[in-house]
Amino acid sequence: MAPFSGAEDFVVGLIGMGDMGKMYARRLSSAGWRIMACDREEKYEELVKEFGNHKNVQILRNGHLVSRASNYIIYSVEAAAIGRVVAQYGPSTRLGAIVGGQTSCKDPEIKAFEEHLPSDVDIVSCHSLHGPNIDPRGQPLVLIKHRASDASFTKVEAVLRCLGSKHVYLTAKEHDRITADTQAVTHAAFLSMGKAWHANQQFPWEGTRYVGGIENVKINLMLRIYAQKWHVYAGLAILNPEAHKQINQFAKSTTELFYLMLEGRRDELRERVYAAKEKVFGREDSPKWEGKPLLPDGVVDRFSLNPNAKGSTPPLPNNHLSLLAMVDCWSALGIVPYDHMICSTPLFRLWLGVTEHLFRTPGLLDECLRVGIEDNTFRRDDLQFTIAASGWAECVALRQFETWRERFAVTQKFFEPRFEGAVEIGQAMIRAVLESDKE
Ligand SMILES: NC(=O)C1=CN([C@@H]2O[C@H](COP(=O)(O)OP(=O)(O)OC[C@H]3O[C@@H](n4cnc5c(N)ncnc54)[C@H](OP(=O)(O)O)[C@@H]3O)[C@@H](O)[C@H]2O)C=CC1
Ligand SMILES: O=C(O)C(=O)Cc1ccc(O)cc1
Repeated sequence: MAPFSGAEDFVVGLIGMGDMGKMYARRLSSAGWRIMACDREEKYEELVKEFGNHKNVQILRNGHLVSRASNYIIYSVEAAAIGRVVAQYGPSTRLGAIVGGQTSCKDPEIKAFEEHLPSDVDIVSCHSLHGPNIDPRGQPLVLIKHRASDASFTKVEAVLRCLGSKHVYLTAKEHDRITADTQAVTHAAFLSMGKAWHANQQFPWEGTRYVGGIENVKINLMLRIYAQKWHVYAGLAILNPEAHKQINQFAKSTTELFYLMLEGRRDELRERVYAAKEKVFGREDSPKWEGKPLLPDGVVDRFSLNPNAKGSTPPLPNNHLSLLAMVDCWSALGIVPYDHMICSTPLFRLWLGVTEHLFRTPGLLDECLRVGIEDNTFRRDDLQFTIAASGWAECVALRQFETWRERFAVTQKFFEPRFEGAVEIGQAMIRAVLESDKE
């Protein structure tokens, strides 16, 4: 049934039928909205086959046809392609239509709309802050009323309400600043872990050094990222003007903390990490974290990729350079991650969850600092992690898409034989954490 009277005449256009475009097509059409969608012309037949039996979905050959026929058009293409694609189809937009985009970074998207859309077209953009395989219900959905009447904005909200997400109202600039914190720098950490393990030719879950809940989160989320399409992560790092500073600071924090560890400067390391802790997490008597931990005790412990890992095996003490560097980075940039929860992805919440766990569990932080100074067990991996973090930062600063892709692809290839099964465990871990959020 149509969501309200008149919905039969209102057409939602989707340009780009990749993972996100398809997810929108399925959910919106199931809620009764009429969809006209396309991808590249060469995928027409394949899409017709896939969506042939979907009520309310009509596949068209290209974005001109979608633009001419639709009242509200959502571009769901690669962030780096948005300028080119909007330049191509934007001028065909139906008179008085509403146009938006789903790209992860709004600066190039809005510039493309301003440059190529006719002036009678309203602009309302959106961004679902989760991957295509996550249930959108309860997840943040950013809405950006960039150039639109109240009526157009209300219409977009009415269409997207069927996703069941939490609507978050931001400007394009606010969106890019916040997602630089929540996404770009978080991904930089996991991308660097993958490169470090790859450089040392290890699948970390197969050894005995990476055991326990924190390590499960590191490993599962690293694999999750490397199992995805490179352009999603490259786009939101390289094209987001707000992200460069943060990725650079993450590399700087990693390098400086690693130097302190290597040089055995115990007091300086402790002072620096505790100062960062206070800035990010507040003082002992007025903490910024909630009474209840973000990540309930034990919830991630069972999601190990190692079938022989026993829940009772105690984790090997680790200096957790990546987590210390994250907090140092937030502190240096004056970021309070809790302020961004309205605009957070599941991945960010998990990352903040393990970080918080490390900093609020009595004794754990001090153990990290001790290991960082005294113990060589993780030195090789930490060295490679530091090199990787700097490598990603340089690549982003120089806007090197091709180098970024190659860096990603070679490590993706290393882990690829292990994706099967592993991605499902990571997915189950995220689901368990999302469930525990609701309790
Ligand atoms: N994946 C995720 O977790 C999320 C992604 N996003 C954002 O959503 C957008 C889409 O991502 P996602 O769906 O994952 O990526 P996909 O690569 O799966 O989908 C993008 C699709 O757009 C197609 N495309 C490119 N040019 C055109 C064109 N001229 N006309 C029609 N279609 C075209 C691509 O074809 P081809 O592959 O041949 O280039 C591809 O099929 C990105 O900007 C991403 O940043 C937002 C939230 C989450
Ligand atoms: O949760 C994450 O950070 C993800 O990796 C999935 C993702 C990727 C791109 C987006 O724009 C939003 C979500």
